[in-house]
Amino acid sequence: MPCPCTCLFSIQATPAPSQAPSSRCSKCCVSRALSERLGVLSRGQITLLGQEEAIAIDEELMSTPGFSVDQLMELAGLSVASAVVEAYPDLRRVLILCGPGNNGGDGLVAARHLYHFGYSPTVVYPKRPDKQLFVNLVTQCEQLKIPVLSELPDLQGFEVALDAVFGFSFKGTPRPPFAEMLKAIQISSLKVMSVDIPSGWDVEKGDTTGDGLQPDALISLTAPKKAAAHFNGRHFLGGRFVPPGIVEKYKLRLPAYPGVSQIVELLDKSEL
Ligand SMILES: NC(=O)C1=CN([C@@H]2O[C@H](COP(=O)(O)OP(=O)(O)OC[C@H]3O[C@@H](n4cnc5c(N)ncnc54)[C@H](OP(=O)(O)O)[C@@H]3O)[C@@H](O)[C@H]2O)[C@H](O)CC1
Ligand SMILES: [K+]
Repeated sequence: MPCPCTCLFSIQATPAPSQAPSSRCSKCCVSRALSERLGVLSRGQITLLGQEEAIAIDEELMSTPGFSVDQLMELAGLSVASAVVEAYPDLRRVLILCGPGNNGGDGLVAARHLYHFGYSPTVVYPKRPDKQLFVNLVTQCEQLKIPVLSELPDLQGFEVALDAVFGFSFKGTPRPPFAEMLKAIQISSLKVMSVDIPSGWDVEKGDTTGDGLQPDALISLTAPKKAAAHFNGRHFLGGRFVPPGIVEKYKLRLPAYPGVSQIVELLDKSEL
């Protein structure tokens, strides 16, 4: 049953035993007024971004409101860590696979936040760019004694894999060494959460080659990408930094974030 306010959530049919039945969803009402003021919310279809549009919004965030990539990545990575905690509160041994671009950077930031949330992250980072941002993120992990490896370790020691290999700039089919890494994770028994897009998926069409990961959960950033329409697991949205000017310009329809949360779970598949 949909919530009677303007959010995009459903009311849970069976409330948890500790919760009183409610006529509204438990998530929307605190943030509703704020979201309406920001223009971030209305009932209906959630926007799914194409590859070019996702890249354009990213560039615009950095030019018009003048965000630095470090700022956006910090918030994106915090959202990712929050989604891991929400989806896997009891599975704390997390292997974080980081690719060569900003998706990998989100993974490095998430590793640091997961450490502070009491998790035991390990990072695999085979192809490390020279850019100072990434060098600093690796140093910050190492200062927390988070292992930063160049190759996949024995997967037996882990419960969750966080896929931060490829994001919205991925094209083609995965090349080495990432192709092998993705296959190893896919055949493992680990729970898998993907950051922004399941790695190996076409950003718009989904897993067209069959070489992509099949994650259990996805955390989209800023807005879900078109490929997310083909995803059936738990789906979160993060990246709570989109200002109203960009919402208006790109006619984005996004759900409200509850309270002060960095993430919102997209419960209703039919909205995608
Ligand atoms: N606005 C936001 O929501 C923000 C999102 N963020 C995150 O950034 C990624 C997008 O980051 P970007 O650096 O543009 O791209 P990717 O991380 O997807 O990766 C680019 C690298 O991947 C290599 N690549 C591409 N295709 C392949 C392939 N088939 N096999 C192997 N490697 C591949 C590519 O190498 P090239 O040699 O092809 O150039 C790049 O090195 C977004 O998804 C979010 O997760 C930001 O954190 C902040 C704001
Ligand atoms: K990914």
